[in-house]
Amino acid sequence: QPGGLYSPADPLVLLQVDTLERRVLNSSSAWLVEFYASWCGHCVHFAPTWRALAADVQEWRPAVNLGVLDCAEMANQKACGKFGITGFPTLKFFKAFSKNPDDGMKVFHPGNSVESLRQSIVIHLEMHKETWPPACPPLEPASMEEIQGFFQANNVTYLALIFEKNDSFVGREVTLDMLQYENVAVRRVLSSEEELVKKYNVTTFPSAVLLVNNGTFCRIQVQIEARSFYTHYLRQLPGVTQGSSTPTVAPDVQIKTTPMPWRPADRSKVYMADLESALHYALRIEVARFSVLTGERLKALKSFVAVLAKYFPGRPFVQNFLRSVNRWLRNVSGPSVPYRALELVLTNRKEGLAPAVLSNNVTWVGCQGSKPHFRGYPCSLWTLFHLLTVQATKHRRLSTGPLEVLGAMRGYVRWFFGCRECAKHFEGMAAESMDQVSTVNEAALWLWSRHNRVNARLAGTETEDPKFPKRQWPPLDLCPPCHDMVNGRHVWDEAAVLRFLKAHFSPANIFLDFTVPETAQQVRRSREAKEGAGERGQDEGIEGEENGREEDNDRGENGREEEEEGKGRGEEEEEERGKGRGENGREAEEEHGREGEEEEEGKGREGVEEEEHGREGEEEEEKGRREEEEGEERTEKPAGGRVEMEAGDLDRRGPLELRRPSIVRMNVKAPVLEEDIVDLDSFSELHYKSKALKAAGMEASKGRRLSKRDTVPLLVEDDDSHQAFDYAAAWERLRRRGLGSKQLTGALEEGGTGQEALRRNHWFRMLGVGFSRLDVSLCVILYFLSSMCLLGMYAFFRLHTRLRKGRPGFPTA
Ligand SMILES: Cc1cc2nc3c(=O)[nH]c(=O)nc-3n(C[C@H](O)[C@H](O)[C@H](O)COP(=O)(O)OP(=O)(O)OC[C@H]3O[C@@H](n4cnc5c(N)ncnc54)[C@H](O)[C@@H]3O)c2cc1C
Repeated sequence: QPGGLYSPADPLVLLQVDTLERRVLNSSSAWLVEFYASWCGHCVHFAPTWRALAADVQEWRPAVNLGVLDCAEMANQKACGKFGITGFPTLKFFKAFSKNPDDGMKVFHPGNSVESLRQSIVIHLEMHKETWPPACPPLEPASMEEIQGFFQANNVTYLALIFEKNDSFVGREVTLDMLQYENVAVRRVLSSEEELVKKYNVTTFPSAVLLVNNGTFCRIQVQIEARSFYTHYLRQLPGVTQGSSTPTVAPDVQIKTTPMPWRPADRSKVYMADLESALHYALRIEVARFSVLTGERLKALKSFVAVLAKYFPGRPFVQNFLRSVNRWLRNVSGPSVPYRALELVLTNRKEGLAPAVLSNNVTWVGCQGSKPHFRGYPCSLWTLFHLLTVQATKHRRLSTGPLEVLGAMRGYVRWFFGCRECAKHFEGMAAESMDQVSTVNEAALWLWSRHNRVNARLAGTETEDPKFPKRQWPPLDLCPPCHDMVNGRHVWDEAAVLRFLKAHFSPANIFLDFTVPETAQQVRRSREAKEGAGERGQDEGIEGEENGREEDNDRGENGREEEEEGKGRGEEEEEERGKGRGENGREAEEEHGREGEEEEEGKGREGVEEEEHGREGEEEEEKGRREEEEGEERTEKPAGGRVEMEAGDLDRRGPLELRRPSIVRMNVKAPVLEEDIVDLDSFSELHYKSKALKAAGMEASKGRRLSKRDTVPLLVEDDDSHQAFDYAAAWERLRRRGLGSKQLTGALEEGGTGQEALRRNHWFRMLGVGFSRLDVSLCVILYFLSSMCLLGMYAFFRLHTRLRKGRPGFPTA
């Protein structure tokens, strides 16, 4: 989507993929090009400086031209790669007549001041040796000899001599400032040129003398001995005019910005479109800037992808994609990988048993900015990493340590994140305190607090989208219990924040709006692949599982220790939660993603249990899930630990239902998909299995709708024991229940339409189509009992009548 940080009104050349090489290479002008990415915060900060520089040196054209190229624009990405751009902003100076993209020299701009950049242009212009840009006046200091013969050799009326010290730039800058003016020339004279200094009686540096072609000269009288004063003076001289053939460099392309249709988003939700776009951008665009991946960079990529493959709660084909990239990277044993080889692995595989697909599009929904250069990729990257840190808190047994996700993020940002200044800042924060993080919960909180620091630093700057002001997050309306006041000062309730993070960044709060829907074929293949993996133990999924097991083994003792620690932590957490159950903690707990979270937590615990029971438990779990998908109404899963947890959870959360904040109401999609399936069978089954569930039953009878059983299959364990949405299963169940494909798409894509469909379905069932088996059993039993009762009464009266008939009457008196 076009629309960078600069406009045609700026005095610089807006380059595009088709004009970059044509304009910059083999040019008789030198070029200084800023390669930027419109999403890069530092590029946004830098843009006013670059614009000011362009205005400051616009009269240095055509000796040197300034250009810009937006590498965030899809069309330009390859060109940026070709010019060796790995971070933003990158300034490259191309001498006149440069032949190759590699000829560009990086220009460092530490101070980011217009002055230092201008001086840098002068220095780079002086680097021209044999092929001096034809339009550029001489910049070297003048000698006595040159001055003496100047008017014979040059047809001008005036020669201005700027006397200055060696390190001064004034003389050269004034020379370039006057480049487009006729009838006047400028030369610098160094203070060390004693003969000339003496001849013109110069005592201060800088100072200027004007020589006229009639042999007279005078001191240039200015208020301040500085560039702008000299330039102004010279431009006012009689007979000095701006050249009629002033070359003006018009922008090559009038960028037409087609406004994208606004995608409505709800800030209390997380959008899969943002997350998948982040993955695509990170893996296929940011990583692609490095033609060869070696050393620490390769290591960082491996950790990043490993964490994604493990924790990203993606759609099945996206998970296949991540797992296959991860497997491939794990098998890389050499010291380096050419990106071309990796590119093949990053290509979508729609065919075969396990389609591995990650959309090639970038679609921002929750991260959509009011202008193309606001928000987008960095926003999605933050979201992705928050999600991953939260996922790690829920899958402790998979974790290799509290720093696993943060370390991967740090590595990615350090070695790949295009906004180099942002990366430096983040690295600074990481170096300062990341190693103090000792639990996965702390990791999630660390990232939250550091992100808020960045928010505070950037609030009110040019990078802030006016429609999405940078505030401390979560704001009060999203999470009232997160905020507290102590002695009149705002403080965060970190326990509440953690609960909120877990709810907000939970799979149940990820919405599929604007994602490319998976095709029925992909769904089927994914299912087949999973089933195949279960049966044959040969396909990729199982391979992943085995690898996962290997990893588990590798962890060995440490792993177990961590796990135990994890359990300990879990208990601590529970305690903490117990405390938090009082007023504040509750609302956050029952946030929109609650049901999903319950499931996840349930699974986490199940996981610990499973580990105790060994792999068999896991297989049973998988089998149970498959059976359920096949249409089995009852799961054979041992409910054990989870039941207790559920009871506890329901107990804890029930009353909160009454004061559900608005955020809860907004969260409709994933839970709503299943909300109407109030399965009384499994509820009663669980109810009788455990006394602990009595509480849950009470809650349910108070009006709490249980949709537990139906959200379970939405979150399944994949082959790497990795929890994920099982969208395939959700689709399948909905399909079985007779929803048309249109309604299905609606249900999955647009909360509104889907809900309508589901509501209608609910009414059908109310009319009798959907009585549960418990209802039917009770009816049959009642029917049977009443029949028996009638039969009994009938028998009793029959007998009674017969007896009365046969009994001899008392003799009447
Ligand atoms: C690692 C990193 C470092 C960066 N450093 C810089 C920098 O130095 N200079 C610069 O100009 N830009 C920097 N950026 C970009 C900047 O932080 C924003 O991402 C960008 O300006 C877009 O802002 P946004 O309004 O979309 O919200 P973002 O700050 O990108 O937040 C994205 C979403 O995350 C949620 N969120 C917000 N705060 C939190 C929080 N504390 N915890 C959990 N979730 C939260 C919100 O839902 C928000 O919409 C950096 C980005 C990253 C990923």
